[in-house]
Amino acid sequence: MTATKGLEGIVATTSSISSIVDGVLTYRGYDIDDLASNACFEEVAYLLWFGKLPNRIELDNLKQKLSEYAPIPDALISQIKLYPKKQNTMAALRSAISALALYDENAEDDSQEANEIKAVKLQAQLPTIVAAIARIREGNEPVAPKQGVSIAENFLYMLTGEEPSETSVKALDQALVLHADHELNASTFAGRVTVATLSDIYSGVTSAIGALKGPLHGGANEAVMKMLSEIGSVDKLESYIQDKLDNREKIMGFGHRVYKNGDPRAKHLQKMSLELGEQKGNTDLYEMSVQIEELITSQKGLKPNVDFYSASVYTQLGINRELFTPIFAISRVSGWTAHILEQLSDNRIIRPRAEYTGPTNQKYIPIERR
Ligand SMILES: CC(=O)SCCNC(=O)CCNC(=O)[C@H](O)C(C)(C)COP(=O)(O)OP(=O)(O)OC[C@H]1O[C@@H](n2cnc3c(N)ncnc32)[C@H](O)[C@@H]1OP(=O)(O)O
Ligand SMILES: O=C([O-])CC(=O)C(=O)O
Repeated sequence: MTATKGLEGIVATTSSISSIVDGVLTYRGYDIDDLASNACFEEVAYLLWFGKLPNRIELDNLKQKLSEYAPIPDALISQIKLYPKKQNTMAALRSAISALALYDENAEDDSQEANEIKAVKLQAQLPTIVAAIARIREGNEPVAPKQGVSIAENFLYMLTGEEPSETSVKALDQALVLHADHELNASTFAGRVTVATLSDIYSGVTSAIGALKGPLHGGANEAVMKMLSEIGSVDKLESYIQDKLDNREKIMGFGHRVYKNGDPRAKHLQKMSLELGEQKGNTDLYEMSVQIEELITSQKGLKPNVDFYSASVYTQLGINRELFTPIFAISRVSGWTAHILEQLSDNRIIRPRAEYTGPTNQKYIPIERR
């Protein structure tokens, strides 16, 4: 038995949800470029869950369900108010989603029908929870979700209590489409491993949130913004990046386990970052990002991943850094739950082996002789 570090190149399951072949990302066979330009996030969530694009009636029904399920229990809001305000937002989200299960009387119903409803509920409630966490951290009361609007619009509205601009809603909606699923990434794998023990869907999503939080995965978008803030201005950029490279530190938002010639989602976020900057009359963040990309690509041959330009996009939407990874979760919960449903439809416990490298032939020594 020989271990492969990080399971690189190991095919661990079959899946018909999303694929990455020769650098092209598809959801259920639809190219991400096509979906990013044409589909709204709710259509994409339907596609991931049910395997086909919805017709008008199916989409309207889904949107209605998402609106209906969006409010969260008052008891959960009270609990969130007790969380320490300065702790990591993903840690708060992880705790809140775990607690949410306690308020769902069907949490332990493992029928496919019940799990499909729970997938839609989780998708509907996760944005409300993130917005509530954000408001409570700032000392504000949560804003109740609006009925009959998209997830992107509702989330921006719940953050501030004000109507978001059409441009902001469109940009966030597109970002949600781009982040919705990504084959067997670490958080999706974590979710699948959890439910493969026949644990419940809330446990699967809680595991996935824990995995997404890390800076080598979804947490990289916050780390990118931290880097941009530390750099501060274009004139300091080159020495900052050079120092990091000289110290063999990783530059967040670059590199990818699967894409070696670039992440197909990054160009959409880059374009969005420029457009938002131009609309605001300040493209500084975009310019800095482009220069970092030029440096890293020329020196290390690494390309930006989905997390790199999303940092400047969210900042230009007026969103605080600590909400970037939770926004990733707002989108990715569609993919996580689609994978969980797929795992449960043809389940076998996931239990690989480890190559043992520890000592052998040890003999027990009584404690007084150690
Ligand atoms: C949504 C997402 O999860 S996208 C990924 C988000 N994560 C990041 O942006 C964090 C920065 N990037 C990384 O840490 C990595 O590229 C990962 C985690 C994405 C992929 O990791 P792996 O597939 O294990 O790549 P690996 O670490 O083997 O990289 C190969 C080489 O490139 C280097 N490298 C990879 N990424 C970077 C980076 N961002 N900055 C500097 N060097 C890097 C590695 O140090 C390694 O060099 P070496 O061969 O001299 O040791
Ligand atoms: O696939 C991965 O390893 C990480 C990633 O890009 C994602 O989850 O979107």
